[in-house]
Amino acid sequence: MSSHFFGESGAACAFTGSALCFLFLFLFLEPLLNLISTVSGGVMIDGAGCGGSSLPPVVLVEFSVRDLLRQGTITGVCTVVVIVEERFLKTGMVDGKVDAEAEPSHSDTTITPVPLSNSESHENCLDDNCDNNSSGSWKDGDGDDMNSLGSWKDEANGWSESVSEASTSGILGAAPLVEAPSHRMSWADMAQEDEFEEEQTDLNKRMVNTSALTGEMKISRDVEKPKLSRDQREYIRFMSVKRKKDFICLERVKGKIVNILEGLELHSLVFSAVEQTRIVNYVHELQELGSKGKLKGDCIPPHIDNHDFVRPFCTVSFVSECNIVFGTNLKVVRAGEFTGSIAIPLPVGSVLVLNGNAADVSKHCVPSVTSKRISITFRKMDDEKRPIGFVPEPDLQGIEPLAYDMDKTKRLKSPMSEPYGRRQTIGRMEKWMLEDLERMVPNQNLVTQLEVDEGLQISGGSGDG
Ligand SMILES: O=C(O)CCC(=O)C(=O)O
Ligand SMILES: [Fe+2]
Repeated sequence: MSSHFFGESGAACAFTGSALCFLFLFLFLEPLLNLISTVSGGVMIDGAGCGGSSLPPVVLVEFSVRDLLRQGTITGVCTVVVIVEERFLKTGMVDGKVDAEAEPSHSDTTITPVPLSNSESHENCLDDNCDNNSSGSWKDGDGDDMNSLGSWKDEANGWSESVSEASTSGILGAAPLVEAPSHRMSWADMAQEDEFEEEQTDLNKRMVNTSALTGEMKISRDVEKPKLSRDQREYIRFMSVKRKKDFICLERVKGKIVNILEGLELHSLVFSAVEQTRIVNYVHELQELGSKGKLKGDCIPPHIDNHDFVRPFCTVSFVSECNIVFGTNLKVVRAGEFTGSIAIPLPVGSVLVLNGNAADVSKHCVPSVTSKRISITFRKMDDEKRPIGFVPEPDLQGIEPLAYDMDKTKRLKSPMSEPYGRRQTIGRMEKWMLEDLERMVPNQNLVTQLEVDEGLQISGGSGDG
């Protein structure tokens, strides 16, 4: 059985392995940010999806989600708030239990090509071997193969009614130059605070150790490390995200050779370990709350996401790495086993953006996984498809993309070598940040951080794309 949660504003999540699913709204893509509105989410459990059969939806949980994430073009700056409506929890309708206590695998974030069981597989699939599709069958493939996940219309009951507000998050819009004391902290913010505190604790420990060894009070140079503001740390995070946008897998679609992965983006290192832990723990908390039954999710069957949701949408991965398989003609080999044209590993903490052909021409699926995995898919519902009477969440109005400009920040890769020339070309926010960073962060650190961003494309096994 696989599970899918999806919501009015297009948050859906699928838990594979043995886990519960639920949904969030993802607010991260610039084109989406202006469109973001309230999320009412639903949990749908599908019965036998992994066998490739139909997906009878059952709404188990109704919840509202605010800004789960907001990122420029995915920055690692995110805000997560999930509100699960109490009445559902109380009635035990949240039905997600991890019954196999599989240890999460330790994922390796290295991207490597993954062999497909029935076809030659490489991350960028360029030859005709990829063309296992007869002639444009993506629209008329067998019905089972065309499961469309995330359709609110499939829901057994409406779930657009508002829910009580359990939590709100700070709108991160353009990050403020000065942190307002009243700023409400998001999960991501807190996570970053945690990380920073951990860092500080480590530094202090180091200092104490030194003292113990030498027997003298000695102030380590480390502890003089200046404190970066949240904005600065977020900016560094943004710059550290690896992005791969050049996936290629050619298939013949309606007689034409088409790159079915056009529009696909994989953003890795988006979520820090602390953020992942927080989100995953929260999932587990919800599971506990609703652990009345068993929910074994182990795969996502082949589908194209419903067009009631605008493109792009994205899915984030937690706990363990797995492959997502793309192809216009995905085959169900047996329950939970699918084959297609290309398998792309999804590192933990990564965000996969589906757009263009990758979202609309190619199907995708996640074959059964052996380790517990949690994925959360964020979708924004087309305004015109909203249920009548839908009231957008006020908190989600007026959200702005981050001020960071990827094109411009790329120029920051070696800020120490040409700081001033480069600075003139960057935006106001980046400029002050860079100035501060240059002043505060040891050169080595900054260069190291920024150089991470230089390889914007994740290695596909044969080098950076
Ligand atoms: O689990 C994933 O990464 C993909 C999920 C998915 O395709 C969906 O929710 O529509
Ligand atoms: Fe999907």
